[in-house]
Amino acid sequence: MVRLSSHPARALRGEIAVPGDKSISHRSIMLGSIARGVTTVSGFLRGEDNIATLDAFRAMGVQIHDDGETLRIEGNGLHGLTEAEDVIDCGNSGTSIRLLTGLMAAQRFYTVLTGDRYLRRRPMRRVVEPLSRMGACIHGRDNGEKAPLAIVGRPLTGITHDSPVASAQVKSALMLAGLYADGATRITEPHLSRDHSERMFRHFGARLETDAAGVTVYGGHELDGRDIVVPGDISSAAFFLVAALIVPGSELLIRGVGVNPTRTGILDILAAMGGSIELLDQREVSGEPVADLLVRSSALKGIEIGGDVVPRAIDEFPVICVAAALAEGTTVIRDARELRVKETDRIAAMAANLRAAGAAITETADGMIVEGTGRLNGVTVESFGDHRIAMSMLVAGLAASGAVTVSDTECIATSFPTFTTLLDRVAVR
Ligand SMILES: O=C(O)C1=C[C@@H](OP(=O)(O)O)[C@@H](O)[C@H](O)C1
Ligand SMILES: C=C(OP(=O)(O)O)C(=O)O
Repeated sequence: MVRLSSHPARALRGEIAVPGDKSISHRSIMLGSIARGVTTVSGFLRGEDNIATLDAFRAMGVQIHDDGETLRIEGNGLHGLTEAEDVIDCGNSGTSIRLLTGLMAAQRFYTVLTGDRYLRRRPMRRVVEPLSRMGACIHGRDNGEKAPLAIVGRPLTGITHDSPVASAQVKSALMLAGLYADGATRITEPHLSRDHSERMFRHFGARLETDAAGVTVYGGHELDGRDIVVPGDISSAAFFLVAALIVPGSELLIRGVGVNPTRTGILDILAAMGGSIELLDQREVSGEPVADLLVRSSALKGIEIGGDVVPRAIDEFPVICVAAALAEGTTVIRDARELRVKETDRIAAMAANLRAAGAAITETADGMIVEGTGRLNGVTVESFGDHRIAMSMLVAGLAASGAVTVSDTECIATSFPTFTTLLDRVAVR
């Protein structure tokens, strides 16, 4: 149970590059493994979640070499994975287990997928149910709702799935199954979730069509290995964006951040709150838009957040809550019920932690109301085993009137192992 304390900072100054995007890193391993020929990946995020995905494919017979810089994946082709000898442990990673469930459902072998105690509480029926309609055979605890999931691979048939939630994990699980299915697999969602799968499928030569309502994948076609450069993770950059905004006198340049429009809800939200963030040197890398972000401390004000910006900022809400507590005026977050089924219930966790630090917060079923007062107190809080809660509260400590201590911070390594090193580098004490 490693405790970390974050002390009030005088400013954040300098330049950093955040590690690679977690979503793109997962997908690079998955598609590289089932493509023909070699895929190279540079900028791969070596966080615990992505290592779980990497280990899963090694266990299924894929040669993946890591020279510390670049990964080299010797793709086995669409039908070249082999049965793992043991249960596959996805650790804390919802992306690993849900995407793998889709992919494993279509193999010619048996797979058991599990995870840590947080992952085993998260809902899986959202992928199990549509995959079952495609012909998959998947059993799990609580009538298929919870891991461990036991999957007997079978031939699948394409379906249309109108997902009731905007979820890139649901969409991507079905897209992966759709690569193997007979005919077309179509997925629609209420709002567009992150489209990294669509972009990377195209990059690998998959047959797919996208339109305003969703995506259609055509099965039975091989993919070809590619070179991938993973951009910096905007979800990791978000902690530094908020930190620099809330600590007066800050100016920080974050280089090489992925600014895919399905991920930039955080930029729109912080701009609406009055935050100064400039996008510099916008470019495209491996089919993904990238920019350098220049952020300067700003007086923030409360706003209303809901609708289609929510899936575009879904992982950033814990740190958005910190910005809201330190803003002047009321922030209303709605349409964010999905936050209740992440690594922990992120609405309840942030409400409890920020209240303990003196904030006035009312929880709602699908969000919260934060009465911003412009100040927070020092406090000791829990991470609830959730990396984004831990990092958000450490960011709060930079602008609070006293130190914020967070217990159980090992979870930070799931997505951002170098978080504290980077923070120490730019925080002026
Ligand atoms: O597909 C992905 O890579 C992800 C999708 C999102 O989850 P949902 O699909 O459950 O919204 C997000 O919260 C997660 O961190 C990564
Ligand atoms: C929700 C997250 O990840 P996952 O669903 O992959 O566990 C996250 O990283 O905030």
